[in-house]
Amino acid sequence: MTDRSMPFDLAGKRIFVAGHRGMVGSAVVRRLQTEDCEILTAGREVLDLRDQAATKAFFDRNRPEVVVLAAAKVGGILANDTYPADFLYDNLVIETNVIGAAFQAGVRKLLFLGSSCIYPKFAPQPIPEDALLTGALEPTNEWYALAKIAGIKLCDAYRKQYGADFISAMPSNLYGPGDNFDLRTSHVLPALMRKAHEAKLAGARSLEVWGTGTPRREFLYVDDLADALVFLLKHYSEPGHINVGTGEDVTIRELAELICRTVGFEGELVFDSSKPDGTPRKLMDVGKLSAMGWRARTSLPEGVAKTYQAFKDSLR
Ligand SMILES: NC(=O)C1=CN([C@@H]2O[C@H](COP(=O)(O)OP(=O)(O)OC[C@H]3O[C@@H](n4cnc5c(N)ncnc54)[C@H](OP(=O)(O)O)[C@@H]3O)[C@@H](O)[C@H]2O)C=CC1
Ligand SMILES: C[C@H]1O[C@H](OP(=O)(O)OP(=O)(O)OC[C@H]2O[C@@H](n3cnc4c(=O)[nH]c(N)nc43)[C@H](O)[C@@H]2O)[C@@H](O)[C@@H](O)C1=O
Repeated sequence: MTDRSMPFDLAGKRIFVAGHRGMVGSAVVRRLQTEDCEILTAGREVLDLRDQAATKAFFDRNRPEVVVLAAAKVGGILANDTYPADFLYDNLVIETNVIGAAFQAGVRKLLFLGSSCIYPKFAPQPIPEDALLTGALEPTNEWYALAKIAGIKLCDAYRKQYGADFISAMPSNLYGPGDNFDLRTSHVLPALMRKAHEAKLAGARSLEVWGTGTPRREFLYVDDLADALVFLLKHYSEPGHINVGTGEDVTIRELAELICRTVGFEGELVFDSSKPDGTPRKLMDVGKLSAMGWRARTSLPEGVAKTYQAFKDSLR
């Protein structure tokens, strides 16, 4: 029987990082490589996590002791709005398959990743954890948000019914090396970085920014997230999710200006208000995590500079 008042010891544990080639999963693998543990991975070509029987067989065969669930159908505002069925179905199925198989295989600790979009569109700011399910969701991503809420509740249900040590972390908007730079499916930060880079190379005079530029977003550098997730694996063992962010946000216009300065693009910003703004603001209250002793270390300018370097390296 695990004593939950003591930190959970990762030493010697076999840890399955689901989604290890994604932006978050690869950062978690980098961070876990500094711990004395065994990392287990399986690419989608060998294990499609939407396949329940294959997922169960993988757990039975490999017997991980810890799971970080960083596999999901992920995308920016337009992708979420365009493919609602995929975002709802894939995420529900991946979560139920992985969390259910982990329980059946006796996994000792599982960390599920949600997102700040689980909160109501007009939640109080900064958003405390208990704002969940207190109001209507943002329509552009309600499908993905509903799946993420189901994942949190499934972890809580296994804890309540069976005492499983399954926890959930809610990150703010993330960015960093390994991000998706496809303009149709990406989030705002990599999209604007790529647009600014290409506009600079082309000598363009302007750069298109979707929406009005007034929405506010909180951006967390992915290696800081990975550090927080390892901290939570060791120290968090409670029902209910926990917010992970920086506690600071910027407008999309401010983000675009920062990216243009970093890239060296000096043209003007043109706002396309036919594109959706989405949630007006989603700054999370990170008081619970701060009180436990964790905080983000990478400032937004520093993280954007590192991400731009990684983006340029990926083009070589
Ligand atoms: N990016 C962000 O801003 C935020 C992300 N999050 C959460 O963090 C987690 C990771 O996101 P992120 O790293 O950005 O996303 P990515 O798209 O970069 O990575 C997702 C990973 O999941 C894998 N995957 C997806 N579907 C399947 C499947 N059916 N079977 C097996 N593997 C699959 C992908 O594999 P493949 O490479 O083969 O496609 C990929 O490795 C998600 O839970 C997301 O909701 C939360 C808040 C913000
Ligand atoms: C992480 C989070 O990510 C998503 O929510 P989002 O924060 O609204 O997503 P986003 O990063 O795509 O946009 C943020 C803001 O930026 C504006 N914007 C400007 N110009 C571009 C642009 O070129 N591309 C994009 N994608 N957005 C742009 C855009 O119009 C919006 O106002 C959800 O999928 C949700 O499910 C989720 O979890």
